[in-house]
Amino acid sequence: MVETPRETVASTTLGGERIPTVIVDDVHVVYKIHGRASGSSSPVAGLRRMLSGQPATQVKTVHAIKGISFTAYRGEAIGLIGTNGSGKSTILRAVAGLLPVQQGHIYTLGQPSLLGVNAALMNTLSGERNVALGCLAMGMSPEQVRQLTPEIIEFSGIDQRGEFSTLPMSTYSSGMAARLRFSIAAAKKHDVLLIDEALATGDARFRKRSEARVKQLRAEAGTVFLVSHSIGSIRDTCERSIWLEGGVLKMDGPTDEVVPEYEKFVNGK
Ligand SMILES: Nc1ncnc2c1ncn2[C@@H]1O[C@H](COP(=O)(O)OP(=O)(O)OP(=O)(O)O)[C@@H](O)[C@H]1O
Repeated sequence: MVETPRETVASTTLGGERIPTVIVDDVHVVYKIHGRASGSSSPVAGLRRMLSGQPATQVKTVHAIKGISFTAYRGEAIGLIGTNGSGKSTILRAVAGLLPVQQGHIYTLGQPSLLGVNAALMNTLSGERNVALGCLAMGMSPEQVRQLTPEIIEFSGIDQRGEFSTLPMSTYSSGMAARLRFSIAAAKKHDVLLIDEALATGDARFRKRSEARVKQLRAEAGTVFLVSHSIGSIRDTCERSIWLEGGVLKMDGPTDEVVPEYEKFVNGK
């Protein structure tokens, strides 16, 4: 895949000790949903509410992450698994710094990159222009961008059925857009790369290429988090897995041990 101007391969240990890249310490994340207070929406009812001191809006809360702790180390690829709504995407967004934590702390070495979000793609611009924008946003020089653009486009495979790289991204299927986002983000070495379901998009051939790229990123001593419902992808890519259920950490350990327990849970055994 894309060969970036990479620094020399960083070591995964320092003085014999593993290097922590992400520390999640008793983290709670609570979503607040603002909605209109129940009751009539008529002006008279509104006036009555005002006079009686009742608020016009109500805040509902969802306690999505309930006291999760773990440490990730350099060189690890960690799968995040759990049933729908268990909190996988939420913890990933919190680690990326995109969601505030209600309680607890998250410490990271370097700036974690959540795949797709950091690339800041624009629908009205062509794939090529978006590659340039994404790469510049990740800190590459214009010269590096020029060098890497053809390789990123080729890796994404968006030109397999026509010259899509010259067309606006609004003409892409969601799978094509996801592949381009993955290709841009994966062109750079990241200290901490967070991938949410990205490998599940695209065809089998692209999935294979992207899995190989995740392995390469890990070998380059970054830390990779992968959220996926595809247990196959998790098994192939991650040697460690964290299983969340109802916002709580159920199990954290080698994928070979965590996945069978998760499968038993899902299959109701
Ligand atoms: N923007 C939001 N506002 C309010 N609640 C939210 C929001 N996003 C997620 N939630 C709630 O937080 C909880 C965790 O959701 P999250 O998306 O992190 O789960 P997930 O494990 O990634 O789910 P899935 O596997 O379905 O993608 C769920 O109860 C969900 O309804």
